[in-house]
Amino acid sequence: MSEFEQSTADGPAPRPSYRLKKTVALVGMMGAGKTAVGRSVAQRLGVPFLDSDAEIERAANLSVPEIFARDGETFFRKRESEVIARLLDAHCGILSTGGGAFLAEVNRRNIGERGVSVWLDADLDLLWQRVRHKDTRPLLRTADPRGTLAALYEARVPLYRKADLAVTCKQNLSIEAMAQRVIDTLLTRPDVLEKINA
Ligand SMILES: Nc1ncnc2c1ncn2[C@@H]1O[C@H](COP(=O)(O)OP(=O)(O)O)[C@@H](O)[C@H]1O
Ligand SMILES: O=C(O)C1=C[C@@H](OP(=O)(O)O)[C@@H](O)[C@H](O)C1
Ligand SMILES: [Mg+2]
Repeated sequence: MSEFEQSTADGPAPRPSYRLKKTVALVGMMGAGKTAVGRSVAQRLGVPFLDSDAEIERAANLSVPEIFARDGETFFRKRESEVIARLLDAHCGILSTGGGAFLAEVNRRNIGERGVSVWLDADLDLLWQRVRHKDTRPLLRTADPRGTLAALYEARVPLYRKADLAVTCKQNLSIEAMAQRVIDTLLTRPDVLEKINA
């Protein structure tokens, strides 16, 4: 991991700590593991972790489903773009975005200018397995949530492909193993590392 700039902070550290000069944004479908894997990547590297949904919820003092119900998706997307722009300026570390964030051109441009994007690429069956029992994704509150997820998947994959890197999620890979895969993938790309450290 020598390509990441090692922190010079004094004192004993439980694990190596790296200083990123930009943000690594995880993108991809709901259920891909952006929040869980992002947190683990950040822990492994000893860098800050933020999740755009959590930041939106904190600022509104409401959950994502509550924001959708009260103010609608358009309002949520506006907040999401603002939060992502703000975090890209203020935060050097790992940023897990919500599944719809990378669809907006302004978010892709901001992430591209001020960070790098990593697509967690999971197939539809795996995504469905992960989200089917949870009621936290308002877009899936439809008569046919599996069909809705499939339609979102079809529409979104071409946009996720625009990410700087893609890491394939596999059924049998734990959160920890996925996090290591993300780090290993970053390490194989000097051009991306250069961008993070510039
Ligand atoms: N590699 C994995 N192995 C097992 N469970 C996972 C894995 N990645 C994510 N999960 C679980 O799947 C669910 C969705 O993950 P989450 O991180 O919330 O995805 P996202 O933020 O992309 O919507 C959570 O319950 C999480 O703990
Ligand atoms: O796919 C989407 O449009 C959304 C995904 C959710 O985040 P996760 O991808 O972290 O579940 C959250 O931002 C919101 O429910 C909308
Ligand atoms: Mg998430």
